[in-house]
Amino acid sequence: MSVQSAQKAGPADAKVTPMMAQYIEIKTANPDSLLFYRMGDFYELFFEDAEVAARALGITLTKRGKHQGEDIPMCGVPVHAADDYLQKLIALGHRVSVCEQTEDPAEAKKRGSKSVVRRDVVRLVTPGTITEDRLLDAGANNFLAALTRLRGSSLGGDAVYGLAWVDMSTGSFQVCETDDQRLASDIVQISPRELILADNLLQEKDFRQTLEQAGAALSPVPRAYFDSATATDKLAQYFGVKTLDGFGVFSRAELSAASGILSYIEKTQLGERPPLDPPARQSGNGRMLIDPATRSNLELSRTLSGEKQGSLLATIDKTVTGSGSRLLASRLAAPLLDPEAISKRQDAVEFFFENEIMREGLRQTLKGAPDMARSLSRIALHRGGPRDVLAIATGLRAVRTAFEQTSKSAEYPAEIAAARTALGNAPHDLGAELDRAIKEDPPLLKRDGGFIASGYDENLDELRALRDESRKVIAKLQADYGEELGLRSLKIKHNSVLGWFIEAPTAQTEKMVADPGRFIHRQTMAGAMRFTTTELADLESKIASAGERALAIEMEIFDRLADAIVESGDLIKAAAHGLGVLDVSAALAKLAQEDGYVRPAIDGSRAFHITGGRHPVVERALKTSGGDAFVANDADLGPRTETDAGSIWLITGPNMAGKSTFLRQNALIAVMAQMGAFVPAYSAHIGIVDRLFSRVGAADDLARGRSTFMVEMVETAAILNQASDRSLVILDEIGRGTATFDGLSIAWASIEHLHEINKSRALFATHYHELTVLSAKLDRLSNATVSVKEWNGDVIFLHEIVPGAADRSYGIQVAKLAGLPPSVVERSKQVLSQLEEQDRSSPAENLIDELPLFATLQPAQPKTTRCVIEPALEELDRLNPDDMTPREALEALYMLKSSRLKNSDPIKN
Ligand SMILES: Nc1ncnc2c1ncn2[C@@H]1O[C@H](COP(=O)(O)OP(=O)(O)OP(=O)(O)O)[C@@H](O)[C@H]1O
Repeated sequence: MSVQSAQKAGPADAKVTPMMAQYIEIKTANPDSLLFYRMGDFYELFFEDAEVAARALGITLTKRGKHQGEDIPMCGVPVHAADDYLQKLIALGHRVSVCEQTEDPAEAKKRGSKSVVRRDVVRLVTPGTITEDRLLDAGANNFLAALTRLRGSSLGGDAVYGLAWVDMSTGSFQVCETDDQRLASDIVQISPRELILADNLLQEKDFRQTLEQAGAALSPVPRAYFDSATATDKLAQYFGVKTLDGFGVFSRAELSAASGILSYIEKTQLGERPPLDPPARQSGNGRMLIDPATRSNLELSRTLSGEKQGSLLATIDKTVTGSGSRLLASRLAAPLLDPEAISKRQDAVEFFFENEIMREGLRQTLKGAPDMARSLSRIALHRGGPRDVLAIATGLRAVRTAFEQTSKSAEYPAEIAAARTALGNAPHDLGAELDRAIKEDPPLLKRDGGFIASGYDENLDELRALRDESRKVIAKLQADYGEELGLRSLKIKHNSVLGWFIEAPTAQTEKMVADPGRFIHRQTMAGAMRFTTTELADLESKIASAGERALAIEMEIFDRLADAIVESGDLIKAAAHGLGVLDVSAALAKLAQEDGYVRPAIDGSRAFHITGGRHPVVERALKTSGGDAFVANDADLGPRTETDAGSIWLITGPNMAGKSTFLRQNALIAVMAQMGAFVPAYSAHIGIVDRLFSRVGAADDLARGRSTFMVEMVETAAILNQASDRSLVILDEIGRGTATFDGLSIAWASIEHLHEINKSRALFATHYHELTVLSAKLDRLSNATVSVKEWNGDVIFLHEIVPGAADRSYGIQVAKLAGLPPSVVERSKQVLSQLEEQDRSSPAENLIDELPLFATLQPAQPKTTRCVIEPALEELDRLNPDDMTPREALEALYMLKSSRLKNSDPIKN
């Protein structure tokens, strides 16, 4: 049965039970999410929700009662394990409304035996708004992003986009304005878990596809969320300020996106306000542009198969805190373009590179520092528990220690100095108070009590003493009863149903049964009987009331401490960020020291001069597996004269020699350098790279109807259309996905375009040896090859990049190494020698002399032959509107449209 039919029945339906009526009412108000409906110790789901959740969670689908003559499907999850189930549902992109009982069942009963306990949705859990530790990845941000589109742009172009993104678990809040060209790259750089946008935008198919590529859960919301006219007021109100001037200047698109995100947070958090930082404007122009294909091809934060392990991020991440790890990931995702800003980060790394003892001491402290930002956010949202308070206490202790540990040097680089200031300004008095207040191993939930340390509150201590005293009296009572009745096996026990009771084996309860005035029978078990006495009942109520009063005091203290923490929230957040900065700088310094990395020189030139460069991931893998050492290689793509553009290296060489590795390592070195890290090289001088492009081994994108070759060409087109003289381009085996001559021609023309038009610094690896002749005509193109040795007919890879061109690919030798049957290897050799014989007279040899250079070419004007629109026009001519009914006119229009679509464009040749 569908929930819609249940909704249609409505609460007024006579056959609907009062509880079902309540359920339907709440479900109708929350149609876009699975409703977790609290019933005792379970969250129950009904109707379609139950079917969806049972399938997703692999739990049993049962039924409960009937609705309009049909069974109501139901499934449930126990409250204590709800987080695990939530995690699964959220990971699958579902949203969940959590509906709680908002009154005691006893209260409901007072209104009549049939009245239903009041319930209300207290929270909407969505992928982008979770704050629970168990649902979050410690080392990764959990971004909720909002996207808005405005027509007419300050950047030029047709439309302008506003992006806002928030990590509710840490409070970070950023906005930027972007355009059609950058949009996909910007979203992938943010890598949001959930992306909200106006529902009308999501209906545009192409747009939707672009967004789906980014891998975020898409949540459509009403357009009104993004109203830019009221956005300023909305933001000002959220942050309790009169004007936003103090936060900076924002564009209309940015304000609209920021307002959308706040509306969504208010809706999902039902009025609770997470402590967000004021929005910080991220300038798209300040970050290296890495398009989505390049980002995934270079395996920056995930490998092509989606794993973290084996990515650049996993290889270079030596941070020891969650906030450090998140900061490192965000720096890697957005390398900078300003040499000065990069240099500041490098200074901090260099400081810890040189001060090893301080660094290691600090790292030891940081290891014990909990994730204060996330605990703070939970506390502010009233979702925090005693362990979050302990996390703040322990965190502030770490802040104090870190501050003292870094006080041994007189001069600090700016980044470390700023971090130290934040550590120094942390609310240390509050820290000391929390230290005194909270126990070392508190329970998860505050309602369990027992988390306030003894000695902190006199009243609490007294009540606890009373409770403990009573417990001692119970122990004495047990001994007395035992002695009196001669029963050593008599025990006084407690459970939640009976409270305290006396238990003895049935066979020995004769005396108690005989004195029912004193020993009141409560329960008969298999082999045992349970009793109580007035004495015991009195004691029990004393214990209970002391316990209850103690718990009430603990709750009060908790609320007071929580308020104090939230009040100092900004200082705590700043200190947590300070720890993160120290962690990242220390971690990158440690990495540099252990793996022999160097500080690159970065400036505004077009240099790209690397000596002894290595691939950080391959080098680490070789080291770990105990294989051969990685062979370091140089690259120099800088201009030959100061005014010149950068150079292109055309790399030919055998299969398996290390061409792809060399290409990628140089791209990775550029990324690492501009994120402010040291790089795997003996020395590096890099002129800022504005955009990084790569075309390396693509896979089919069948979901979007693109073959391997099509993907390759789409990526190549993007590069040739967008790369500038400040970009770095790496192209690996362009054209290999089609027939040899087509591929060779495309590769040939692409190199010429890169050299003459884009003027980018570029590395181009190819098996088309014919291309090496281009160096004679293109003055900034040099040939390089990877050296190998031949020994007894086999090939030995030296992995050394040297000037010059390869004469052959040694493909057959590599195939032999791969275990191709000997007969196939032999036959291949015969075929090869035949082909080589014919190739000597190949026309490709002479191409260089016969073809004019690219720049001198005018693009051929497409000639239009008979336009296929013509039949449609003829058809149109035959129609006489005056003779047609409106219906016939509409049909004719459909017919014309379909013939237009079938032959969509004029044929060009
Ligand atoms: N500089 C190096 N030092 C040590 N080993 C290397 C080096 N470069 C590459 N290798 C090893 O050689 C293997 C092959 O390298 P790579 O894939 O870069 O070759 P390729 O020339 O691009 O091959 P193909 O043309 O077949 O695609 C790598 O997996 C790596 O283990």
